[in-house]
Amino acid sequence: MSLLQIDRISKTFGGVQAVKEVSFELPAGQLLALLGPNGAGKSTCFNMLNGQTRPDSGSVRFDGRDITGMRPRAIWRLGVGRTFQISATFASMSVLENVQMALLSRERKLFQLWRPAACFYRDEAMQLLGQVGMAAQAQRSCAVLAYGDVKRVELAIALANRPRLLLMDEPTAGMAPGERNALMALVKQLVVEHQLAVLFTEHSMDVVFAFADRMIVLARGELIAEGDGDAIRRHPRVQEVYLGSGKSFETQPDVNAGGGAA
Ligand SMILES: Nc1ncnc2c1ncn2[C@@H]1O[C@H](COP(=O)(O)OP(=O)(O)OP(=O)(O)O)[C@@H](O)[C@H]1O
Repeated sequence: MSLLQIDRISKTFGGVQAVKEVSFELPAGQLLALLGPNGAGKSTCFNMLNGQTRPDSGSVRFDGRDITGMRPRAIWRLGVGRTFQISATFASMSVLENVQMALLSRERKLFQLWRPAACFYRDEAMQLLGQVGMAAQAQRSCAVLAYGDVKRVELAIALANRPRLLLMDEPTAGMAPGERNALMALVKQLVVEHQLAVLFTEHSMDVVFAFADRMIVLARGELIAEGDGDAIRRHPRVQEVYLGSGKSFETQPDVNAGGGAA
C-alpha cells in the first residue's frame, strides 16, 4: 500500500474547476514531481493534501488513514510536512535557533518557554543541521545566509517534525543551477536514506528530469500524464500543453553534470 493515496479529488472556486478528479499514489522512498503550466491546479492539489483546502469530493489517505478535510495542524502532526516558496526562517535568529524553535513547536512547548530557545534540543538541532550540511553555519544569523543555505535550513526545519511525506513548493525557485542540483541531490539522499516520500512542484525541467523518480502532469485541473522522464517527454498531450510555453523537455548537459540519480 502506498503511503499517500489520492482518489478523485476535485475542487471548484466559483465557476473555476481548479482540480478535477485527480488520482495518484506516492510510495515511501520516492520523489514525485507534480508538473503543469501556470494555473494547472498544482497549488490547489498541495493545499488539499495538507488540509489548507477541503476537497469538494474525493479522498486523501495517508498511511492507510483517511485525512480528507482534516485540519492542517492535525495532518502535520501525522507526519506530512511542507516547505514553501517564501522563506519560513526567522532572519533575526541564528540557524541553530531556527531549528530549535521547530523542535519546540513539534513538542508543543513554544508557549511554555521560561528559558531561551537556545537551551532546548541543541543536540537534535545540530544533528538535523548536519543532515542538511549546515552544521558549520549553526551560529550564523539566517539574515546573512546565501539563498541556497536558507533553503537547507528550511529543509532542516521541515525535518524537525520527522515527516514521512514532504510537500515541497518549488524548492529550487530563485536558485542558480549549481545550487539547485546540490539541494535536490540532498533531498534525493534523504528520500533514499530515510524512506521519505517527497512530492514537489517545479518549473525547472532540468531539475525534474535529473532527480524525480516519477512525474505527474496536470493541465486545467486534470491529470493528463503520469510516468518516468522518458514517458513524460514523449507524451503527446504533455508536448501539446507545453508547446509555446518556452519550456523544454530536453535536459541541459551542463546543468546535470554531477547531478543525482534519475
Ligand atoms: N482561492 C482561490 N479562489 C479562486 N480561484 C482560485 C483559488 N485558488 C486557485 N484558484 C484558481 O484555480 C486554478 C488553479 O490554480 P492553482 O494555483 O492551483 O494553479 P497552479 O498550477 O499552482 O499555478 P501556478 O504554477 O501559477 O502556481 C486557477 O485558475 C486559479 O486562478
